[in-house]
Parts: sequence; structure tokens; C-alpha cells
Amino acid sequence: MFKVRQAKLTLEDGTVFVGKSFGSEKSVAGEVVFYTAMTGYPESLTDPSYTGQILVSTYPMIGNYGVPFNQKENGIHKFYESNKLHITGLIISDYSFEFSHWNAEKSLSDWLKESEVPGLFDIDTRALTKILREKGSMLGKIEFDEEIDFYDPNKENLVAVASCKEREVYGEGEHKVVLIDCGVKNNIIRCLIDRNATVIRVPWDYDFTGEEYDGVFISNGPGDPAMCDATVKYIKTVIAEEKPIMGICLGNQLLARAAGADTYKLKYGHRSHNQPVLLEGTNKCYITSQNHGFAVATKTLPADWEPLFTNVNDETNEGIRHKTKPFFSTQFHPEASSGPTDTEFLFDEFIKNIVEYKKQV
Ligand SMILES: NC(=O)CC[C@H](N)C(=O)O
Repeated sequence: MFKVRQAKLTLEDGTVFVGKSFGSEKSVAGEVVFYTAMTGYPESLTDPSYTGQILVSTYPMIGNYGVPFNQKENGIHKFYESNKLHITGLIISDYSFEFSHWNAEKSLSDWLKESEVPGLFDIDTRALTKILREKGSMLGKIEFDEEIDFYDPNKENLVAVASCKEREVYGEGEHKVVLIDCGVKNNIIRCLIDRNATVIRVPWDYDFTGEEYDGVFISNGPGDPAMCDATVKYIKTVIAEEKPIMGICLGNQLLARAAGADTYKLKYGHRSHNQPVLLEGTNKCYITSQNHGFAVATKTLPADWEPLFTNVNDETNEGIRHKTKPFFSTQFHPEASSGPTDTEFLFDEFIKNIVEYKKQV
């Protein structure tokens, strides 16, 4: 058992919650968002899209299955979605001091401490989530002894922080895919390698137009999509060349912006494993894994683009496609990790588009 120290979470509206520390004893500020997934904290905490965010878990007990081994396969971490924790802080109700799992290497508490990420437990996450649902995601800070200022991560280019710094290649498949890394989750790379792709991972603002490639994949990533004009510029080039494109989450937002549509901030976003999305023109509903705070304004899509999926709960955009060209993207995460894998077939659609494209050139 460790010595339990108190710390407070203060929201921008003045609300204060006092909790007990189980992570690093460091004061931090960021955007407070809630997620309702019941499992998958190692994946969520290492998802680069959470950069700058203090995460509130609505599922009450966290930590009971520890943290997996830090092993690599095909040059990427096998059980993590990137090579480090990206969240700014973690807020939970119950911390499980004991953990047990076949691949658990250490406790969540140790992982947070060594990663210098604070975590508070014994917080009424139900009351906190109600505030965030009512008023929307807001700025917040976790403070130990010293007082710190609020900080708005969405005013910064977080993609520049989360993206890789150098070009890197994974796999040896026959389809050459340029992966624009805006803060990519490893399972996107795994899903592409599993489908006979060579993945050429490049930084968010990298000029890849001189590369030999068959298609472009635009990854997920943190922050406001309006910060990524450098990426949008290169996506426009791929659109002009008519090479296959697939995007996920931030990738959906950036493809939409490259097409000429707008994006906007949602009140509290979608962060969960059970978001229902309807495939346009069908009665098919898929349950999806999501983590986003911004969305594409469907009505601003130009005439040659159309919505591909729509959220059944709030009718927001969940994907777009070009009416005649091989470009599509989803707001949800078909690669899951964590969450339901029901829409992984969309990676097959992307590869099919590449095969078709290669037949024509
Ligand atoms: N997972 C993501 O790619 C998130 C996209 C974007 N940062 C948003 O919050 O909407």
C-alpha cells in the first residue's frame, strides 16, 4: 500500500472535486473530457488523440488488470497504441490496488508515476460527468500544493506534438500506403500490415508527393483539425491525383476540410465503445469505438461528396465519401483497440480501392 495524498480537480466553472492521488504528484492543466468505455485503459491512455486532455472514466473500477508488457512486434508496441502515455491526467472513482492479468507487467499506479501523469481516485465521476454533459467539455486542472493556470490545448497545434518526427517504414506488403501520422494509433498500422501493405509513415507536414505510393491513409490525432493546414494541402494533392484515400477520426475531419467542408467543436464529444452509426442508404447500424471532440459539418460538404455514416444518437457526421472517386473516411475507429471490431472491414475496402487503382495505371 502506498501513502495516499490528496489533490484537487478544479473546473473552469469553479467546481472543485477533491480526490486521492495514485499517479504522479504533479500539477497539470488541460481539457476535461469523459469516456464511457468499460475496458481498454492501456489503449486509451496511449492513444495520441488524448494529448492535452484530462480523462474522466465513467466506468467506476479502473486498474484491476494492470498494465501490459512493453513488447514490440513489426517495429511497434504490441499492446500499446503508441510508445507512451498521452493523456494529461486521469480521474476515476475506484482505483483497484490489486491487479491480475496474464500479460500484466505492472500496476496502473506505477505506470502513471513513471510517466509523470497524475491520477486521482475517489472522485464522484458520476457528478463530474453530469456537469460535463450539461455544460460541455471544459478546461480543468489537477493541483497538489502549488496553484497553476488553466490551459487550453485546443489553441495549440497538438498534431505537431503527437506526430512522428521522421519517415519510417513498416511491413513488406505489395500495396504501398503513405500513412500521414497526425498521432496514429498502432492498430491502424497493424490493420494495414495484416492486409499486405507496406506502411510509409510520415510526419503530419511531410511532403510525400515525391514518394512511390498506391494510396494514402490519414490517421487520427489530437486537437482542433483547423490547426492542420499543412496536412490539408498535401491531401488536396492526392485528391487531384485521384489515388485512393482512407481517413480515421482526425483523418475524416482533414479529408473533409481538404474537400472544402467545415469542422466544428461538439459540446462534449463521443468517447466510448458503443456509438451507433448508420451506413447511409441502408438500414445497417454498426456499434463503434470513438474518441473525438470535433465533427464535420455535413451540410458544408461540396456537391461531389456525401455522408457515409451518421451517428444514430445525435445525427452528427460519422464519415464521408466522394461520390465517384476512391476517397472515404470515418469519424469512428474501425481499428478499434479498444472497442468493437465490427467495422474493420473498411480497411478491406481501402485495399480493394488500391487494387482497382493499380489495375487502371
Ligand atoms: N481520435 C481523433 O482523431 C480525434 C480527432 C480530433 N482531435 C477530435 O477531437 O475531434
